Amino acid sequence: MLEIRQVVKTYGKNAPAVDHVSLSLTQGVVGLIGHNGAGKTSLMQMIATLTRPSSGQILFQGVDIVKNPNAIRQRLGYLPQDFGVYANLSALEFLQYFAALKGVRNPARLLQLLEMLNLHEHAHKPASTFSGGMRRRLGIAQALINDPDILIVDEPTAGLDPEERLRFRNLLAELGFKKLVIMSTHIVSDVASIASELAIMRQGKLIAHQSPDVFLQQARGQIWSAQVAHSDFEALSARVNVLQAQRSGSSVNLRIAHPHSPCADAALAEPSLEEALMAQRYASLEQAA
Ligand SMILES: Nc1ncnc2c1ncn2[C@@H]1O[C@H](COP(=O)(O)OP(=O)(O)OP(=O)(O)O)[C@@H](O)[C@H]1O
Repeated sequence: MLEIRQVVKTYGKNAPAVDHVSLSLTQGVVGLIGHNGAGKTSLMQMIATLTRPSSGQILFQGVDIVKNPNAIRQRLGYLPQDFGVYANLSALEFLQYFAALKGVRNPARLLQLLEMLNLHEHAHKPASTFSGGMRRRLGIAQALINDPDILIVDEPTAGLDPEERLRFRNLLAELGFKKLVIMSTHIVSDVASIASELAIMRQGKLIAHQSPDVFLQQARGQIWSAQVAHSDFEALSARVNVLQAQRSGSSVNLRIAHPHSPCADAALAEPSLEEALMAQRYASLEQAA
């Protein structure tokens, strides 16, 4: 469905924000993971035709969208990172406004979307009274008005409480059954359970693109749990890759990435996706939610 070929984006004389990225995507939820500044937003904005690549090609169903942006615009829904609602408009008025902009004349569709996003009871309330999660859901409703084939959502869970986060995750998972959903995040656990593929970006480069299962498979046999005396912790952590350390009385419970047993009494552990990425140095501890 979407073919990204050797795409580069440079701003001024800076190092490329996106550096020769190639990706081929079809259906499902794709988690675009990377630190702040890794180039996720720049890549998404190029797919959304909001900015043009400095070089390279992006094809949607075989059509070059740099030369022919309308080929994707009609089939795309986009929820930007800093999406704001118009506080004076009600949820329904807000959708009516976007429907008019997008040329969608189907009032039933708007009601259906409000229902789908569990906002129907708030249809006539001003968006100024909405929680962060409700605003984000209204943002998704806006992105879905034209029933797009591709939905791009940039850091959609930032600032949401755990319940809203879960609800949002489920919604994206459901959409991923029928569409290509590209979701950027620096929080691995937000996409771990729903992504069919993970694309990892670092300093503009795509450094890995695989299914979560493959990442997990690669990490198996390298993740260890161990309990060490507090006095031994420093020496051990200088020697091995400690993923997590939790103090418990006079000892420390550790999760460690190491190719073989890192210390006495270490036991092999089943990696979480986050640990699998950390073990490969695709992600870092700070990325934990
Ligand atoms: N319009 C712009 N002009 C100049 N530099 C930019 C512009 N947009 C992004 N950059 C730079 O490009 C790099 C990649 O930024 P980008 O926003 O694409 O990354 P990101 O992974 O989405 O990060 P974040 O999660 O913080 O949004 C950064 O160094 C950023 O400062």
